[in-house]
Amino acid sequence: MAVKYELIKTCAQTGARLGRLHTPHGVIDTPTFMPVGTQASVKGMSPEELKTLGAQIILSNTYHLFLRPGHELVKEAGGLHRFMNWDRPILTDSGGFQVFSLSEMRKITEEGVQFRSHINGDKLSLTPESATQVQNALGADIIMAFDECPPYPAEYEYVKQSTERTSRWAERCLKAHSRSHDQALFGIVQGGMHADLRKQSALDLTSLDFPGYAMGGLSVGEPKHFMYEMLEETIPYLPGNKPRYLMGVGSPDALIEGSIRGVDMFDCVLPTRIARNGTLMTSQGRMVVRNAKYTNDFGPMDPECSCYACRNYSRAYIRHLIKADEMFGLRLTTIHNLHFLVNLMVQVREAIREDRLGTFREEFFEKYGMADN
Ligand SMILES: Cc1ccc(CCc2c3nc[nH]c3cc3c(=O)[nH]c(N)nc23)cc1
Repeated sequence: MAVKYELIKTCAQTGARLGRLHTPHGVIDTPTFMPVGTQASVKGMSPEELKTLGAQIILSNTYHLFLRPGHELVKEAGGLHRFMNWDRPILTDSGGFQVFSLSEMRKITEEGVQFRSHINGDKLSLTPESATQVQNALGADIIMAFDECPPYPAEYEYVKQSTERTSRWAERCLKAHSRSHDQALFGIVQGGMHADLRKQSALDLTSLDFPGYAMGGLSVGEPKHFMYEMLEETIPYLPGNKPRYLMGVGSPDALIEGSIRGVDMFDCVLPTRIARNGTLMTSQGRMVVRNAKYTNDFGPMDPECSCYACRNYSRAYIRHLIKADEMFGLRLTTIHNLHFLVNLMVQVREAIREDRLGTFREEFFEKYGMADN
């Protein structure tokens, strides 16, 4: 059974939607936050811990797995689900974005992208066809079209040329996508910070009838209000019966603001990345648990949190572990941050069900503080 989006209801107070995304490896309640597992592992987390904290889908990366261990090895292992022992849905990104954020010496042409591996300097290339074939081999339930995420800021003319090329690449991905698997190929809308290019990109991609659409080219350093404006300029041109995925967005405020504007899927490295330097997302806003003021604090990281870390360990203990460079410390902060965002989306879905997401937004921002989190 392929990927199918079921719209359950729209929030009466906002444009948010409650839905369920059916995939060959299970169902995802939307709006959803998807933990990032770039190299076939959500750093420091076991599949059992991810299930316990409520993760319904995780992300992995074509670029990284193509370079190491290679998609043929993953295929030989039985595919990504078998390789990492994760039997729920997986989504893989197509690799274009990571080439530009990670590799040296890269060259982009109509054909695709040539680059050097950031691991060993090997000269490599990815094209719409090869990126699609790699993802077919990895076996994720949802795979992404090969696109270029224009840098920010960028000249209008550059964004226009790049976006038009991404639309041509999307068509090539569709042609290359092997239908033998039940994988769903999502298109990625580009267009930079320009409403006219966003509209054109959405029209180009929806004419190709993908089972789902991502909005790329955002969360690349632009002011947040630009991102929200581009959502408002794009979403009206996307079909209501297909899921919308806002790539690279995961701060608590952005998850709420994106849901209000009709986004169904989010991902971000933020919760796992800041956890590794001892920064926590709590109901009272951000907290740096390695701070000296927590030395003798024997309370939980977040008194309102029910995660394994907050139920069993104190701020003083976790601060000690991080200062002592004990691995367990970063596992506990990661468990907490992932639980925080997964749980935030549980509350967002509850608020949509009860037509009060606008009210929830006010209450959450009041408590969380609107620092740029
Ligand atoms: C494992 C994994 C990590 C990261 C991602 C999303 C990575 C990501 C962006 N992150 C922030 N902004 C982003 C924009 C784009 C984009 O325009 N296109 C693509 N393909 N990915 C993006 C997906 C999967």
